[in-house]
Amino acid sequence: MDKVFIEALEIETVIGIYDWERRIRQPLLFDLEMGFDNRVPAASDDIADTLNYKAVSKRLIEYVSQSEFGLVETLAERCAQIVLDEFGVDWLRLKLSKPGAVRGARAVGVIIERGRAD
Ligand SMILES: Nc1nc2c(c(=O)[nH]1)N=C([C@H](O)[C@@H](O)CO)CN2
Repeated sequence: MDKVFIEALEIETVIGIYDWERRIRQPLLFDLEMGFDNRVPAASDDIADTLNYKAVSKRLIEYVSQSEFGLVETLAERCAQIVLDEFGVDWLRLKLSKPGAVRGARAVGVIIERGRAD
């Protein structure tokens, strides 16, 4: 399966379950792998035939920066649904990292895989 990917997209938002976390914005990192048949845009050389990673990134920045969820699980699920519903993607893998949330760990977070049928 071909894929289009976005690596380490950094977005600041309100995220976390503790009182102090509700008062600040924290950086999150998004890694996405999205299933897509890249033979079509490869044949046409037309951006309109692609899964446009810039458009996906802009949409996630818009959504995540305005969100205020407690759990990274909730935010990851909503982002996955946006990409599946709005960009004609049939399958994706999304890693959401919260850097510095746990002392001693570079990052913590979740990895989810979703398809249209899920
Ligand atoms: N599985 C999860 N565990 C934890 C989360 C979370 O969103 N999912 N969140 C926190 C706190 O907000 C933490 O990030 C603050 O350091 C703890 N565990």
